[in-house]
Amino acid sequence: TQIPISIEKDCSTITPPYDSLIEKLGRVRNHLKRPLSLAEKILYSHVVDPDQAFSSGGKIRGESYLQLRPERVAMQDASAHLQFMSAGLAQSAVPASIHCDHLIQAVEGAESDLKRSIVTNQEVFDFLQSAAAKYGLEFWRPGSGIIHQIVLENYAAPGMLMLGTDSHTPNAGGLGMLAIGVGGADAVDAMTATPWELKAPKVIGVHLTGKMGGWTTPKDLILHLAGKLTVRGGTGSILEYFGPGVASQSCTGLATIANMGAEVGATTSTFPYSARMRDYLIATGRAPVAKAADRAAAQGFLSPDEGIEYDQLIEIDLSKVEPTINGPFTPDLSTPVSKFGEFIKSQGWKDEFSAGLIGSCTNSSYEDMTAVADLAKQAKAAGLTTKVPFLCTPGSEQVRATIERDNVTSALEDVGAVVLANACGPCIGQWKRDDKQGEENAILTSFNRNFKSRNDGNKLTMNFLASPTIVTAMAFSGKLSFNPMTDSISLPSGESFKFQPPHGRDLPTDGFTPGNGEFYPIRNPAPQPEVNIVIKPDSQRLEILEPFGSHFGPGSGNPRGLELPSMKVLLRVRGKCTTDHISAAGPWLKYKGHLTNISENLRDTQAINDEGGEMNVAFDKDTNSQGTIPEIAKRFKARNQPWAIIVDDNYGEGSAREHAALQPSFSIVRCGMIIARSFARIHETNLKNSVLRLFADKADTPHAWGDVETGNGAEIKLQSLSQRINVNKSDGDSFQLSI
Ligand SMILES: O=C(O)C[C@@H]([C@@H](O)C(=O)O)[N+](=O)[O-]
Ligand code: SF4
Repeated sequence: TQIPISIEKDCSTITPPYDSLIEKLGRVRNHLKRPLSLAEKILYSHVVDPDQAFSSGGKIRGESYLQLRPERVAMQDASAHLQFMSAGLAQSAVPASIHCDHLIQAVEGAESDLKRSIVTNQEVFDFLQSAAAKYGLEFWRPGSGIIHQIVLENYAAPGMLMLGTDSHTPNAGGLGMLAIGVGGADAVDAMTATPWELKAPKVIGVHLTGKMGGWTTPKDLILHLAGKLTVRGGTGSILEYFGPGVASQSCTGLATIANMGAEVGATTSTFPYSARMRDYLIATGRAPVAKAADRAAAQGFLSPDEGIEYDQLIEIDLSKVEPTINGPFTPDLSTPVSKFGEFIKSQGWKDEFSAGLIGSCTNSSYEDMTAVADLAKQAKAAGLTTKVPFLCTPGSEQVRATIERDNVTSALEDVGAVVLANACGPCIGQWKRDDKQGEENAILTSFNRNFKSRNDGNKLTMNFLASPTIVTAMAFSGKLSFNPMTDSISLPSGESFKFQPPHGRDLPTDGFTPGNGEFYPIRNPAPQPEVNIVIKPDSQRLEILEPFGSHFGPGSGNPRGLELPSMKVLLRVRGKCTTDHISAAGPWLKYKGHLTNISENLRDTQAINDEGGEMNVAFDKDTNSQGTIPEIAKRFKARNQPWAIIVDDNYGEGSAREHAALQPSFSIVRCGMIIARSFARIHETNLKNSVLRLFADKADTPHAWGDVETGNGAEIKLQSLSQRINVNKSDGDSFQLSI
């Protein structure tokens, strides 16, 4: 039954408590007598005790640790439930939702893919559904959509602070809020009303002027910004966009920009409340939230103060931003489309690509799909179909049903598109792709991440990130050098065809429709303690988390807890080491709820040993042998030998996947150490929650890399946690690292 979604939603649990937030902000201002950015207003008004937090005044940003009360939590698949269960509480302290979106494998199309994936993951989905019922959480079934599209459509609200167990939680920033990605343990802080600790982020101001024109989309803005800031440029900061260029952007366009703030390491991204946000709230059945936000905005709560001092200011004239393509293998290698052909040629790569994919949480909105359909209709009228496989993923059932009703889906299928289930799918390696395995090839996607092997398990597949409209236009040419803004495609008739710039609609003329009722959420308004959460004792998919052994405290043989054992360096990792390098997703994701089994994916780790440059190789000096990293780690564990690894900058870049942090703890004995030049924020927090981690400060960095043999087998003796690390080189020399 097609019911216009404009029927009002129950907004009681999704309207932020603006009055109390504004009152708290007043108390903050009593201490911080200076203009506040929007991000600071939202964050600081969610501090547990502003008087305690800000009475000492000071800089706050980049220095103070804030104790916060997030209003809501969203969880994807099995990511925080196992920890929440061990908290032993009857229900979550804040409204929370569970989303089944990462385990639906793309094979041939939505219907059969969904049916098959429900069967293969039934045990996990049943577990999640029972956990939702028991603890009173909202449950979004497989096929209902990608967590971040659903959060934007149903839960996000201007001025809210929420957590999500996924690195792209910041997508909800498109509605002028702070949505922060965390691991499961941090989400459980919010669900157990434990103050959630965050180091007060710095605030990077991004001043948008001018207007986007032609082929340029919000995706191009963030691809361009990623090229400027690099994958580390936003670490420890919030990106706060402001200026005349914001108002003209649609809400889902702003969400795309906020989404990929994760790719520059930003804690999150946000925008001042705008008329387009209000329109989106009303179109998605949340007029009461819009009304309340209007009132809060009138009190200055949803925009920055005048005279703000940002920690860094970036000026972007939107009229000068070109359509951009980023990749391969890193989301910050940015090339304007107009120069992409040259770039491909300069690398000696073939001027072709093997698939075009539209979707992921970054670009799967109604607006994205209608803009893509506009190009499809142009091409169809010229008798063209796509030259390469063209896979399209709607972000939610609401998007799917609305684009189907509005003949967008048929326009895509008319030119050869395969519409996939409303889920993450190929973005996270849930893509059964038999052709091209082992072959060097390129794909073009509208996704946000392009780490090696991520989409199809093939290390030789180069994923280039672009806007959905650039991906679509190029899919009709099949060439990487094709520039739809200048080039034509020759037709069989001998004529040539040139695309006109695409136009999409962010809000459907006839309103959104919620689609198939079987994908509506199970609300679970109250916990049902009698519900039994089933985890079979011999389950291969789910495993209760047990506490790790520790080298500290009672029973550890180290009562004072200060002395640390000497450790052996397992390896020194060379260069980029993302969460995908550490804990591969794809086929391994099905073991997300089972730490023992998922830890086997260390077999596939892509970490490069800096001595010798080989992938997944570690050395055991005691037996003068080498093996894979997990093999040697297990051998150290069997010998009761604590180990350390030495890694580079931005260690743990990418996802909130906390098994990437749990797994090393799982294969270490008593304690382990990761010495990094720097960590990605979420991963650092996940490590803190599971394994000891220290890192050398920049001054010592040269000692830890390059001129000192700190890799395989070096002996590390910690004087104590507060002093310096003494590293004995295998040639007898030693040096120290400060902590
Ligand atoms: O792998 C996971 O569990 C979550 C991860 C995933 O959504 C991803 O995009 O890599 N993420 O980004 O946090
Ligand atoms: S980035 Fe991909 S895998 Fe991660 S939440 Fe978004 S769609 Fe899912």
